[in-house]
Amino acid sequence: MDFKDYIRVIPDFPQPGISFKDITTLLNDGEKYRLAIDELKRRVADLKIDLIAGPEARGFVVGAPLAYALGVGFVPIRKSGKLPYETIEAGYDLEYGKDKLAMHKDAIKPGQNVLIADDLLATGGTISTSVNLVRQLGGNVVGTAFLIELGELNGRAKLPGIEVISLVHYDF
Ligand SMILES: O=P(O)(O)OC[C@H]1O[C@H](OP(=O)(O)OP(=O)(O)O)[C@H](O)[C@@H]1O
Ligand SMILES: Nc1ncnc2[nH]cnc12
Repeated sequence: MDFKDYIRVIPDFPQPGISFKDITTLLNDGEKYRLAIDELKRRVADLKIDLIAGPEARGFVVGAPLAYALGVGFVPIRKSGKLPYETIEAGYDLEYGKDKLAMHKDAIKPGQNVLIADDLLATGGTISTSVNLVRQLGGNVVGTAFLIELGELNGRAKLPGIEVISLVHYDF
């Protein structure tokens, strides 16, 4: 089963030169969406996961069902200004733009093993910022999991010593 067949590629979105990988076509197919989450579940089976954290918004559609499938909790990593309780925050650069991510201060108990999940690894800005936030809260990052990895942008280089699991690879 090649999940690539269910991902739509849109050239020049959201700006010229970006080849956008659109997962809505995969999410739209209940069987394939489930197979993708099941495959990630199989690939993370050896990691001792207490919690999954996922960055807004597309990290939720991967991280939350994976957490449900594994029977562990889910922690939302949100864009600045969205979480109601006390937060820690960090800024980062994206393939197209800049943003700021936040987590609730009490979202993770020190020493908990956390898998960070997202739809896509591009420059690694989002995920390395997520790693930093989780670590600031005392979490132990046991790995990262993605549907898609854009190899040329080398996001892995921003995740030294961290396991990176991805289902589908594109050069860029
Ligand atoms: O590896 P990076 O260069 O950081 O890029 C990957 C991130 O970019 C996208 O999110 P985006 O910020 O566009 O937000 P969205 O999920 O709300 O669409 C994607 O869902 C990843 O989180
Ligand atoms: N090329 C891309 N396609 C989809 N989401 C992205 N997030 C960052 N780069 C992306």
